[in-house]
Amino acid sequence: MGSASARQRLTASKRWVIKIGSALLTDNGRGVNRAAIFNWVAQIAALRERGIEVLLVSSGAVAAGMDRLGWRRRPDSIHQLQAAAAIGQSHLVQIYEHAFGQFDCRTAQILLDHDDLSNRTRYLNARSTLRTLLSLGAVPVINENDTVVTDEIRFGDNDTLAALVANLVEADALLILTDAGGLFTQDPRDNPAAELIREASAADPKLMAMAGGSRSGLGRGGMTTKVRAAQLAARSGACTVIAGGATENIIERVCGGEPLGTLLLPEADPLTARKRWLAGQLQVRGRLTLDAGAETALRTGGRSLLAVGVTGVEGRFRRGELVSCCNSSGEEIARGLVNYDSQEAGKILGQPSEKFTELLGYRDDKELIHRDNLILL
Ligand SMILES: Nc1ncnc2c1ncn2[C@@H]1O[C@H](COP(=O)(O)OP(=O)(O)O)[C@@H](O)[C@H]1O
Ligand SMILES: N[C@@H](CCC(=O)OP(=O)(O)O)C(=O)O
Repeated sequence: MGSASARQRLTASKRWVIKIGSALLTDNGRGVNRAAIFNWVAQIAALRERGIEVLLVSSGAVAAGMDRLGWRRRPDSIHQLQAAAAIGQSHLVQIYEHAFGQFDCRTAQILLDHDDLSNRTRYLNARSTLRTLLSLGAVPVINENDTVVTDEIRFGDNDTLAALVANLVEADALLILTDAGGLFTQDPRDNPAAELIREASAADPKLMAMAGGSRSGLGRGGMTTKVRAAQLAARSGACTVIAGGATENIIERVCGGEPLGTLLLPEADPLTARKRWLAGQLQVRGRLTLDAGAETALRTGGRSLLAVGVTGVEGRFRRGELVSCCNSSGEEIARGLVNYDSQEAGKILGQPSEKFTELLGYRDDKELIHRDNLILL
């Protein structure tokens, strides 16, 4: 894909994950940069006005906490780091809440840990909550749940977290804002003559050789984790742009297709990548047989799968697991993440959702598989 058309693809992106790094947020440790935050928020609010959905992954809890506590050096003790994160996170969220409030835009704090994204049920819940927030017009402000995570379950850096969020919500694009103008052939702090990479395939092995670590003492991963994040985001078909967060109007300009920063592209087209990703990362745990009406609703109507159109349930699966959907001739037509476990599905099959409470004692979702969680084959 040529550069102009690749940048064009960004202008068509309807769902963005935007990540802001610690060094940038705190002006390299000089305290939380409220003016800069206000500026990014203004741009994000303008995107929302145009119907573009944004999820913000904001680092800076530890750095903001250190600032509030008057600590000059990042502590080594995990408890001190967690205490700093707790103090800093509420400070940060209050700043975001206030800034978004100026634009009548709702925000929501989401703190995630590894289990939220690796445990199937929690994965589905996180996905549903984020999608619901987006449909309510809110901008989720996401960070790692630093105060409770232990080393074994850390994402460690928010570049990785942002990429996993992009996978989770199937974002079209990921924008990583940092204190460098993009990925250079070498760390520009070491070599001022290093050149900006304008566009590459995220999978290009040469990129990792160019990427170095962080030098700010505040940021965690440097460019290494950003390139890795682009590779993760590409699994579900998202493009990644790494760009300088201090550049004027950077968010609106990148989203508008201006050739700023480094664009890292997925190899497959987004739809193929998404299908492959969903199909590849999860095992199929069961099988639902659909009647003709449900088959048409899925194939041509882009609808959710309702229990009323299901005639058979096979296998043992839990809520959130992947099941295959077959027509009456046994041909697989779709796969999706199911909202009820196999026992429950057996009880509600063929029934309208109004009867779920009577049959199960409760009703969770009215769809057996929501259309957002269905992939047609
Ligand atoms: N090839 C490279 N191109 C640009 N920056 C690089 C490169 N290699 C390493 N870096 C460093 O990565 C830093 C950004 O990463 P990091 O400090 O983790 O920031 P953040 O807090 O935004 O995640 C830059 O300031 C730069 O020193
Ligand atoms: N969760 C941590 C994020 C640390 C981190 O990844 O920072 P960065 O490399 O600047 O994105 C915090 O809020 O301090």
